[in-house]
Amino acid sequence: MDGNRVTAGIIIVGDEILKGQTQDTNSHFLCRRLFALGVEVKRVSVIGDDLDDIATEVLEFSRNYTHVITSGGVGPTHDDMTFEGVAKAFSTSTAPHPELVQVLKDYFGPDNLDSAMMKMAQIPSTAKLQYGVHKTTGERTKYPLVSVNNVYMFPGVPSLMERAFVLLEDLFRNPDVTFHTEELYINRTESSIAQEIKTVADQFGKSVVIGSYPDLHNSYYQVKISLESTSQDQLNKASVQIKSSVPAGSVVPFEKDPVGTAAEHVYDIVNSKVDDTFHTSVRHAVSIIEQALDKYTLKDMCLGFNGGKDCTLLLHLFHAVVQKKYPDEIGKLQALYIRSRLPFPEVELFVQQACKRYNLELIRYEGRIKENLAALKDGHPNIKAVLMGTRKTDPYSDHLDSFSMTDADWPQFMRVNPILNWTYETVWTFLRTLCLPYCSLYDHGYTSLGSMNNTHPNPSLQIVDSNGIVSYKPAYQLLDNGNERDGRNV
Ligand SMILES: Cc1cc2nc3c(=O)[nH]c(=O)nc-3n(C[C@H](O)[C@H](O)[C@H](O)COP(=O)(O)O)c2cc1C
Ligand SMILES: Nc1ncnc2c1ncn2[C@@H]1O[C@H](COP(=O)(O)OP(=O)(O)OP(=O)(O)O)[C@@H](O)[C@H]1O
Ligand SMILES: [Co+2]
Ligand SMILES: [K+]
Ligand SMILES: [Mg+2]
Repeated sequence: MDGNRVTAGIIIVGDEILKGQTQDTNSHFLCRRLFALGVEVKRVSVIGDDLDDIATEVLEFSRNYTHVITSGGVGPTHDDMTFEGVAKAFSTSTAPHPELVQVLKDYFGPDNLDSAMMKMAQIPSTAKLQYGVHKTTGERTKYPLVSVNNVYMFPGVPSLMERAFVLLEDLFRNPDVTFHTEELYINRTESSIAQEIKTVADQFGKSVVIGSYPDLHNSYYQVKISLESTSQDQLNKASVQIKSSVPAGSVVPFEKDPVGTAAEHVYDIVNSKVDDTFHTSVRHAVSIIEQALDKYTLKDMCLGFNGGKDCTLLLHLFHAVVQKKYPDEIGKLQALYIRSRLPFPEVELFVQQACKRYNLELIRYEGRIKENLAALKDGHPNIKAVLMGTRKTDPYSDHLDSFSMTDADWPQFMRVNPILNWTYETVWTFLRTLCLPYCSLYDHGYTSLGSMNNTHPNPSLQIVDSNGIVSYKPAYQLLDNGNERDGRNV
């Protein structure tokens, strides 16, 4: 087993990283790729642009690991000294490499080649040039990577480093090893399952590496347990062992990428043969969104999005339908957020995160809804229809249809209401079975969100413990559909 091990050490070179001016993302990229290649990364080191530091670190890494990957310090300026540092590590010097000089001439044009650029051809005398091969065309790359012994010197600019690495990754691949992984999600505290996990980890020793990662902000689980092994069989055994030793029901299903898999999961529901309230509600909502997309282009439409649960689920459905029917236009969904004067910070944060997650184009206003809809007409004359998460149980909404113009005394927009007939329970079934992220206030007893000055946790979710300490159950545990807005003053 040990004979098949391939290890790597990564050295990130750059003063700008140590000073906090640039955040290193290269080590994360390299660790991820190397892991997938069956290579164990044993150490990552970040050092400054200093000749002796580079030489010392490279020498030590070179002795200890199968491969050493450096990133940074291979450019044309005075502070780029990785080549010199590596030369020093191996007690040699740098000299212009004729082949590399030619490459630079071909690459940049002979007239553009100044003395600073020539420095990029000054490499350790024992260096090799490694050319990558394009996987699809089989063509050799124009610009080679420089290596000395087991040290490979990559550029620091992430896009260049990543491109070069992908083309050369066969240099590092360990053909004998594949790391198999599994993640288990557990809705108990880390301390309450620590003993059980330790027992399994001890039993499997080094054959299955087990990690435990608490997540304090997840609505679905409290601890992620990661399992990793070179043997699928051992991995499966450890997984079964963990599942049977933690309390029954504590391992929960979790979807890591609900946005990426949105269309697939939503249309599974749409196309299934089941006819219960949940499936019928989803089917109906999807058909209304599809109709809206027949009538309006994406530019004509926006989603009314204030971070509430109803528009959160609608955002997901909207995204799923566009992902399925208009895959080329994904990333162009427009959302309208009219922020109240006293928004909850949790709502603000959630809106921001949702924008990133779904790649929304957010149109933002602040203040009264009616006035801002007039501003929307002026500022975005293209928008004709607004998708809304309104349900019939909302105030003044029982007369609405799936397509209803705004009232006569309001700025005129088509209101598209795909979830008008959804029940409170169906809303939560949807959000929770698809593992969608939702505003954290809902986990603390809020069942409908307005502004800070008029919204409280729902009294029916209150729990008072024996010391008189008050807390609230999550919104999805509200049983009576009638009192969803009991935490609202308006
Ligand atoms: C795009 C849009 C159009 C609206 N059109 C109307 C309308 O025509 N008539 C009306 O009384 N309220 C209208 N409203 C206000 C809503 O009915 C509701 O009062 C508002 O969304 C606040 O909901 P909440 O009290 O449940 O948080 C509209 C709101 C939005 C975002
Ligand atoms: N300030 C706003 N900006 C944009 N759209 C809004 C705003 N207020 C309401 N809407 C639209 O009206 C719908 C109904 O509002 P409502 O507050 O009932 O639902 P929600 O906020 O999604 O969820 P919750 O009922 O839990 O607060 C929202 O889903 C959204 O589409
Ligand atoms: Co609502
Ligand atoms: K840990
Ligand atoms: Mg609301």
